[in-house]
Amino acid sequence: MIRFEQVSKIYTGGQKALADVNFHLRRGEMAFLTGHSGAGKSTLLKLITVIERASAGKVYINGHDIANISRRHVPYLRREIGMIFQNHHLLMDRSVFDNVALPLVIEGFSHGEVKKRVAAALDMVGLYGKERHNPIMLSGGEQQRVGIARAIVNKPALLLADEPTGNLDPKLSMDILRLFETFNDAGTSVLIATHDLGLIARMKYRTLTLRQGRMLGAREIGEPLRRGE
Ligand SMILES: Nc1ncnc2c1ncn2[C@@H]1O[C@H](COP(=O)(O)OP(=O)(O)OP(=O)(O)O)[C@@H](O)[C@H]1O
Repeated sequence: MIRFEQVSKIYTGGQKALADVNFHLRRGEMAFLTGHSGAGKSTLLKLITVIERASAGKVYINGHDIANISRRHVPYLRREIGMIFQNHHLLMDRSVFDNVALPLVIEGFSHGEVKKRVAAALDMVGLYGKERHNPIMLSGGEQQRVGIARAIVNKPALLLADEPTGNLDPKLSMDILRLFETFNDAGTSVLIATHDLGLIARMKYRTLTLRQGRMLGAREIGEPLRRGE
């Protein structure tokens, strides 16, 4: 699903963020990405979503080399990827419905289809019946779940999360992780960047560790893969 081959990233200005990174997230796999502050986690996610481009090396998503993907094709790639942020980037002056519907509206789905899919997504994250609320009226955990519903509403093949539990207590963090497991069980590949070593220890998934821009030997824990490459 994601393959990095000898990937380096040097920002304009000379800041080295990633150096010779190699890793492979298989289709249907769920894994954690961890490392100290400034290790390069967000940069790695930004290369996958083409918010940033690699300075060297190859990044493959779904078998496609995206290093040289044209600007015109970036939206097609992003449709395959659901992105979840720590501060969830919700539109606070719009309803929960409007927030979750956004990716579908951009893709031009009919109103009926949007309604159906938003209802299904909200149901999955346990927020059915809150469509008309504004996110400001919801708790931090509920807001995070709105962000997750928005990320999965167009059924992406890959879910990326950047510190998705950063502001949540341990119980809510675990609930969010269980939600990711549900999507993973349905076949979605999931990569979760987090500092939360306690959370990682409680879950039996592979952990990819960055240190100063370098990927340490990937550690395989627990379950075998359920799907092929
Ligand atoms: N836009 C940018 N321009 C220049 N340097 C950057 C930029 N973004 C990140 N960096 C630098 O790249 C390195 C990696 O940053 P990155 O945000 O990827 O780390 P991180 O592991 O996600 O950190 P954190 O856990 O604190 O979010 C850091 O040294 C950072 O200062």
